[in-house]
Parts: sequence; structure tokens; C-alpha cells
Amino acid sequence: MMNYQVVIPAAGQGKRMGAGKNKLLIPLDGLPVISHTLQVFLSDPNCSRIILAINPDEEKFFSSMVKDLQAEKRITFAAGGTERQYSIHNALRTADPEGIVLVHDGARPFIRREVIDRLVVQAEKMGAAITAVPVKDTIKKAVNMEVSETIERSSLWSVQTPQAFRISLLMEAYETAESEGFLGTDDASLVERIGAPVSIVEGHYDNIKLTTPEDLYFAEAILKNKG
Ligand SMILES: Nc1ccn([C@@H]2O[C@H](COP(=O)(O)OP(=O)(O)OP(=O)(O)O)[C@@H](O)[C@H]2O)c(=O)n1
Ligand SMILES: C[C@](O)(CO)[C@H](O)COP(=O)(O)O
Repeated sequence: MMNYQVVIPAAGQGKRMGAGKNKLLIPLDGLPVISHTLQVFLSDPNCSRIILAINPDEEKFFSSMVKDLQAEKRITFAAGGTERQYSIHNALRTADPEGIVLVHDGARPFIRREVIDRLVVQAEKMGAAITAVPVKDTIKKAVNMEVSETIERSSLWSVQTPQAFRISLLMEAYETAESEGFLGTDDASLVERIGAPVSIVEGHYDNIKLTTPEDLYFAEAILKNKG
């Protein structure tokens, strides 16, 4: 398996979490959420570099955390933007222009190494691969709270990060999105727009994104279960 670099967007405001600060700074089992996420990649010998997109106002916190993790050589910073996509684009501009790059939300601390391994192998083969799980709920479309359609579930996937790409392909997708003023809710949607195939690698339901306050209860339970 090839080495890879990873971009971790960490410059959000955590508005839906409502903690009055960046949710990645909230402690989980005594450590900030972002430390848990970083530790997964720091412990992976195939991860050659981590680029963390941060809000410059929070640089002091992140620098001291990186020092505590003794990871000054492997983690570099890029300036976050006003949208997730802008934060990632800024980070990609500082990345090495060859090989495979992963994008992983700082707010998903429970990603497992075996999923990362399968994802990287698939991205090497296909150019683009994303982690996802089958949708469990019945999904309906509604207009003004009136159901217009029940969508066939068997082909629906709930998409997570990490998402992995040949970096040349992802850069082209990001540049095209920027020039056309397109904002996507994930990275693969930018790649889909330029007509490149994207493979799915099945992941795990516990790779949750900490988004709203109840996710913190789920996070405690997942941590307890991990032992
Ligand atoms: N301008 C932004 C917005 C988001 N992110 C990062 O992208 C990931 C996923 O975003 P999301 O869960 O939406 O985080 P927030 O933007 O912080 O949350 P909210 O939308 O509720 O404000 C997070 O790790 C977040 O820090 C980022 O780097 N830059
Ligand atoms: C990329 C993502 O994690 C896929 O589920 C997610 O879309 C990012 O953040 P969002 O603001 O919750 O859409």
C-alpha cells in the first residue's frame, strides 16, 4: 500500500453543537475531540503528513496540542476559510502534488485504521473512493411538509469521511468548483461534477460526525464500547 497525506478540516464554528466554541476543542475522555482524530493518523505508519486547516484565531490552542502530541514534524497548518470547502482547498494548496490524499473531518474521531487501509487501496486503483454506510431509515421527499415521494432505499448510502483521491484529480475538481462557484457538502461531489468515477468502501455506523449536542452522548458510548 502507498503512503498518503491527509487534510483535516478543523476550522468550523460548531454552530449546531451550540457549545459557544469550536466543537473540536470539547474534551472527550479528557482529550479534545481533535486529538482523538489526530491520534488515529499519527499511529498509522502509512500516513506521511497531516495538514490541519485551522482558524488563525485558534492557532495557539492547536500549536500547543501538536506539541503535546509530539507531532511537530508530521502536522502542518493551513488557514481555514468561511466554508468547509474553502478550508480544504487552502490546505490542498500546501500539500505535496503527488500521490494519494485523504480528506477527513476533524469532527469524526472514531475512524478505524482498517477502513483507512481499504480506502487507500481503492483510491490507488480507481482515483477516488469514499467511506459510506447503507441508509437504515426510510427516506421520503417532502414539499411544504407534504410527502411527495418515498425514495427506493436499496441504492442509498450515507456518506462519511475519510474520502481518498489521487491528488491531481482532487485539485482539478476543487479548481473547477471554485471557478464555477459550486459549493458541495462533501469532496467527492466536486469530483463527480468533473465526470470522474467515485467508488464506495463500506465503513462503520460508529464513525459518527459530532454535529449536535446528543452526538456527545453517542461519543461517550462508543468510547466505552472501544474499552
Ligand atoms: N469553515 C469551515 C467549516 C467546517 N470545517 C470543518 O469541517 C468539518 C465538518 O464540518 P461541520 O461538522 O459542519 O463543522 P462546523 O462547521 O464546525 O459545524 P456547524 O456547521 O454546526 O457550524 C469539521 O471538522 C469542521 O471543523 C472547516 O474546517 N472550516
Ligand atoms: C463531508 C461530510 O462529513 C459527509 O457526511 C459532511 O457533509 C460534512 O459536513 P456537513 O456540514 O454536516 O454537511
